[in-house]
Amino acid sequence: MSEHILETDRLTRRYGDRLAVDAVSMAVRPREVYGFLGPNGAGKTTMLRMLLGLVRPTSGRASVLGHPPGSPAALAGVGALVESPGFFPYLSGRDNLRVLARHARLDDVAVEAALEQVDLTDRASEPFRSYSLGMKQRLGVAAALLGNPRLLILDEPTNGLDPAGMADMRELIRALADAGQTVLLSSHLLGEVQQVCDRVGVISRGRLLAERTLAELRETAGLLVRAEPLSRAAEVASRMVGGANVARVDGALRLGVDPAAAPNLVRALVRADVDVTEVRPVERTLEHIFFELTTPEEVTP
Ligand SMILES: Nc1ncnc2c1ncn2[C@@H]1O[C@H](COP(=O)(O)OP(=O)(O)OP(=O)(O)O)[C@@H](O)[C@H]1O
Repeated sequence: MSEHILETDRLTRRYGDRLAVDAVSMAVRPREVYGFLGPNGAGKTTMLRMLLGLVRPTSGRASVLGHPPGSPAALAGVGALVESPGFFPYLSGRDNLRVLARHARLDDVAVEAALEQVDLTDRASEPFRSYSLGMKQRLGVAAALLGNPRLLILDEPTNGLDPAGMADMRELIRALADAGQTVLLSSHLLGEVQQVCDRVGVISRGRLLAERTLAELRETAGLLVRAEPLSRAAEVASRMVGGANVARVDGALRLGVDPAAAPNLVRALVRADVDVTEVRPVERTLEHIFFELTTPEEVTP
């Protein structure tokens, strides 16, 4: 078998006329955090559900830990948080995990280990209904971690969380990865996957448009320039980086260049008598990245 934890080959799921997942071939390597990045409806959940054996592919193949998705051998090594798990509101976090552990023939040691991993030990005896959304979500991750799975699959793990809850979840995922856990997650937030993932698969309308490393995604940053007069600034910038890389957005210029170009650009603008009031690196939006991926000939407008 290959060194991949998970592999798909032209995996496809059709619902009537709609291709929810369209011939996706991808692979997850051991110990990496791989993120499916795409807007709502892109096919991320369907993809994850196929990998768990919850949805049958229309065509194509997948292998999870070297086994068919959903097979006992595959499921034995996978922990997942794909739908919000049905925790009992009046039971404590610990007792909820104990119920799940009993079904999986695991002991209380596994429960305590999972609570510890998600940093809920201190609050584990409180009832589930008193938990914040972030704690509920962390308990969901603890449930997925029961039994020490080789692969963790998380569908939009930060969905619905406030910024602090999101930051906690990101930290948790990074900590798990640093401890050797392989993670496959989905998200519709570019900033989110940029902060936790080693590799990102960009998915849109069921198609995997690109796989990028974090470093490659970072290179898709650009520069925002506020200056007066803006039209002269645009002329100077166009001469330097090419007109196709210069766009006017909300009274500023957005340049599709490496932010390292900033000092040269500012010098040129000042020489041309332009007052520069702000220059900062900007992250391209998810929309920009999709635009570039779907129309590779064109440079950012
Ligand atoms: N059971 C189903 N029956 C019919 N269509 C479905 C079903 N499940 C998903 N779809 C369709 O497949 C497409 C992909 O949906 P999916 O839920 O996988 O996307 P997603 O990227 O996870 O989006 P979201 O973040 O909104 O969940 C959508 O157009 C959706 O309407």
